[in-house]
Amino acid sequence: MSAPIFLIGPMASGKSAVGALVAALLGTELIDTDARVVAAHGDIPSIFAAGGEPRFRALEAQVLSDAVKEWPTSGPPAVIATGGGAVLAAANREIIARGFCVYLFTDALTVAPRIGADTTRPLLGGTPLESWKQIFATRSETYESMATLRIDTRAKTPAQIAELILTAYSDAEH
Ligand SMILES: Nc1ncnc2c1ncn2[C@@H]1O[C@H](COP(=O)(O)OP(=O)(O)O)[C@@H](O)[C@H]1O
Ligand SMILES: O=C(O)C1=C[C@@H](OP(=O)(O)O)[C@@H](O)[C@H](O)C1
Ligand SMILES: [Mg+2]
Repeated sequence: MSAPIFLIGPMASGKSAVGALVAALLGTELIDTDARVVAAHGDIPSIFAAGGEPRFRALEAQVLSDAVKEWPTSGPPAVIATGGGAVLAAANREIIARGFCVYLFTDALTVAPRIGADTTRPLLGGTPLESWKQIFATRSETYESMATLRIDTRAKTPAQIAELILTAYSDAEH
């Protein structure tokens, strides 16, 4: 079985957008853990409002462990875009460590225009950029330590990033 490709990194670094391109280039469907949580349980702000972050983390972990069961035994590898906080749980980190883990590095300046008016990410609250910086500071080391491949995504298009991932992945497989 080809190793699954996991995308990790902070909010708005491009995990979902790049993951969709990588999956399309491989001829498979992206598994986006947030999208799966939303499809089954409703939008993320409502989940946080009803059950807080712990409820969201439990659903996220469940989706990730369910995704493992779908990994194909032949054909293209699974491509999984995680949410930025999926790396917080040891059980999730263990799953991700079994695959090819791509860290999409970015910075506050780059994500600022993407999160300015964000209402979909409850952890960003009323001061998105300040919250983003604080959260990133607490997780940066974890992202770095988990990466099989680290890509500085600043000044790169999603298409360029997807190509870099596929090149590195195929080099690693052979
Ligand atoms: N490298 C990039 N260059 C320009 N825009 C990007 C890039 N990566 C992502 N985006 C855009 O930024 C927004 C957030 O990306 P998204 O994939 O949702 O991030 P994540 O899943 O990491 O939170 C989307 O509108 C996406 O199209
Ligand atoms: O970093 C986080 O804790 C979160 C990131 C979000 O996903 P993206 O990283 O795709 O925005 C989503 O899972 C939720 O709002 C929490
Ligand atoms: Mg996403």
